[in-house]
Amino acid sequence: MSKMRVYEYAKQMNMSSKEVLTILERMDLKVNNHMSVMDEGMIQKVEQFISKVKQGGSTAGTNQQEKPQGERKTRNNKPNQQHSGNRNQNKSNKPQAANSKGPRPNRANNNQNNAKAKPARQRQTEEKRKLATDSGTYDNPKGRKSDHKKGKFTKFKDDSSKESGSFRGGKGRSKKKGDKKAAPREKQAPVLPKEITVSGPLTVGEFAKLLRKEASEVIRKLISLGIMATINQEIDVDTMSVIAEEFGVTVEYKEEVDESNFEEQEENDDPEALVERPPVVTIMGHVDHGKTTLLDKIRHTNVTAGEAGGITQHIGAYQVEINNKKITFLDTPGHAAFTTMRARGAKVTDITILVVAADDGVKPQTVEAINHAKAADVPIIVAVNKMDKPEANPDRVKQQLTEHGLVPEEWGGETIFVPVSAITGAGIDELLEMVLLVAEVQELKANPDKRARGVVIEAELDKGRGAVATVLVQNGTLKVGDGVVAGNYFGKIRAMVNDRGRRVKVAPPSTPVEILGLSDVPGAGDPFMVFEDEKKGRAIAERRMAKQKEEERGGNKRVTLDDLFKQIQEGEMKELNVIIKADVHGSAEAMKNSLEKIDVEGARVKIIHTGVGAITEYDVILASASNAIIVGFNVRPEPNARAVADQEKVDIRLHRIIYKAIEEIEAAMKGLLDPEYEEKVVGTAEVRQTFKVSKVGTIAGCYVTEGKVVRDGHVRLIRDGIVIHEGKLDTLKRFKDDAKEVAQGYECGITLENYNDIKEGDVIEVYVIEEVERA
Ligand SMILES: Nc1nc2c(ncn2[C@@H]2O[C@H](COP(=O)(O)OP(=O)(O)OP(=O)(O)O)[C@@H](O)[C@H]2O)c(=O)[nH]1
Repeated sequence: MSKMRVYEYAKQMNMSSKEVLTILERMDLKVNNHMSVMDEGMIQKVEQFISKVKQGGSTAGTNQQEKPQGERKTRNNKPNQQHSGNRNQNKSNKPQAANSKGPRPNRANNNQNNAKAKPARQRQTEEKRKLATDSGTYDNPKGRKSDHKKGKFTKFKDDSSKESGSFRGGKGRSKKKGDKKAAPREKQAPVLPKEITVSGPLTVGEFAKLLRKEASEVIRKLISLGIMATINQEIDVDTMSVIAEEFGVTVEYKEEVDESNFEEQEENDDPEALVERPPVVTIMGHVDHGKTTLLDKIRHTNVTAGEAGGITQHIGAYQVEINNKKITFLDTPGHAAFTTMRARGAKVTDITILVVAADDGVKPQTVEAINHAKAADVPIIVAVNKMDKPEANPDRVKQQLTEHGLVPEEWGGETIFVPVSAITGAGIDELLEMVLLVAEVQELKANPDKRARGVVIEAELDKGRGAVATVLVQNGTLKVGDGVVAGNYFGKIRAMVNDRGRRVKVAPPSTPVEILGLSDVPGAGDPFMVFEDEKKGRAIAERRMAKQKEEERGGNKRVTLDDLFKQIQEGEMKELNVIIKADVHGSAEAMKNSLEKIDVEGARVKIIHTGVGAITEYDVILASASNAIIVGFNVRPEPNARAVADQEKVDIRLHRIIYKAIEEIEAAMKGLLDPEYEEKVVGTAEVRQTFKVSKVGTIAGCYVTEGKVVRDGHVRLIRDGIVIHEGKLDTLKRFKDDAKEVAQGYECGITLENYNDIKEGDVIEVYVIEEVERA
């Protein structure tokens, strides 16, 4: 035998080219592909290798990554093996043999050979149904209808009904008990499963066990296909399919549902399983307009019948009853809590009560609250409070709110206004009735007959009781003894306490309860979900923790101007949400009007909030919750806001000229943004004293509060959050000496270039311009 091409040799040996290539590679004989030439020496070596293998020796230490699939298919005459690449096809394009086997649930017939012809949605439904079938929640092959109580099509399966391992035996495993008795050794009386279900790579040993074959036999089969694997090496689903086929067994691939991001996975409840649930209400409004007083009044006058006067304790939320219907109130007034939760992805509130004091009218925080509720798409009921006061002027409130899009019904609008007094209690019953009315329209429903999921309202570490979390059950029923993942922690519920301080055993939908038993303190707004299988619950909690760390390290999914164009192009962005903060109302409006006019194909600007004054933490949280950017015009972020923006990765753009701001956003939307330079704030100093010196001008005696002040830096002079001057630093001195830089905690003297109007209490922000590296 002289030289030969790989494919010719393979043909001659009745092998696939891939197999030959694998062997060559294994022997360190480098060739490129099936067209490569093998010389005599190579052929000999391969020959020797094959004969050695045939004698039964396993070549240990081999690499598991071999996947000689294409050729194997031909060799096995099964062209329709489909695998992990496409689940839909995989499920439907089963080898004929599988379809002709014994009785199977309906779905097998439904799916057969027609996956491609079906619309995606129908396929998805079938997939879901199949998942449920496999996990035993939908185990009635004929009369599907009768099974709805169990949550037939739910993606989340009842954990108690199945194993938690990485692979499941599927139907094939149902015979396991009987098999055990017979203790089959394949050489004696092999009772093979007809079908096995896998959800990913398995070791040869595990796979052999599933097949009820000796590992050695599987290894031998692998070798005959050119795959050198030891018992502990993993083989992929493709390979398993081929090997199983050799034994006449079908491998079904079922993707294991990763429930570690359970809050994003929707549950589809059978409509018949849904029952009405109480609405969850948040109270928002301007400072001192009476939110807390109103919450307290509602709580004390509308406690559940028979429990009046009972111990009440603050757990972050409570329920009241009116007309035999319950309403759940979140007991943390203000939009900070509301939006913090939303920023974490939690949709908790069904209805917002906007409290406006009738004697004070609409104030900045009233407007903020409206925008927060609108951004979250939550209906607003206006409680015009303090009606007992002689100076109360509800019409003015209506007038003002109309300007913000909340038009009272009597004026032809859709917003319900209820005059109340949180002090006397007047109007509160009517307010609650209106809440019920709005709730009725919303048709709020949940399924109480399944494992619970919901949101953490607040949580803390209690010295005596450990981690204590108040949770709001949003769906299902939470029970004492349940295993729960809350945020990134797992725990078994030791006890539950309701808003009256009573111990309870169960908490149905919309109920707030305090739970004990978590391993650590989750965050407000974190999701929770019951996992019966403790091992699984712990694993999920760990995965979530790892994921969070990962995200903290580098992830930034928020919109930034820098990647805006990319997102628009990829179709991820249709609207750019913008929050505008400006020094005066006029410029905020001007900016708003101009930004809204930006017309770029495929995307538009949506202003979700405008305000006057420094950029606050609230603005940043709203931006974070609404995936918005903040544009500041002649204003600066408060120190807290800057920190939160860094943490939440919110893009803040600061400008002093309106058209520049507009240009920047327009450019970003068109993908033309090319900021080669970026300013970097290096420090801030507070002006403690000023000295006027003739010829020199005003010297500011400063204290460096953050970072450092550098001699060649640019500066912004900020008074009450508003930039009043921008320019360069002129001199920087420590005592009498010129200094290059002065660090945090030290005092220094500063003069600004061509600027003397410096006052005590001003803040000097120092920044440098740096070149930005673009990826
Ligand atoms: N006359 C009168 N006073 C009220 C009414 N509601 C609240 N107040 C008073 O208004 C003041 C502020 O009420 P709070 O309930 O603390 O207001 P808040 O909106 O919760 O305020 P913050 O928690 O600071 O945001 C208190 O002195 C209350 O007694 C009302 O209906 N009538």
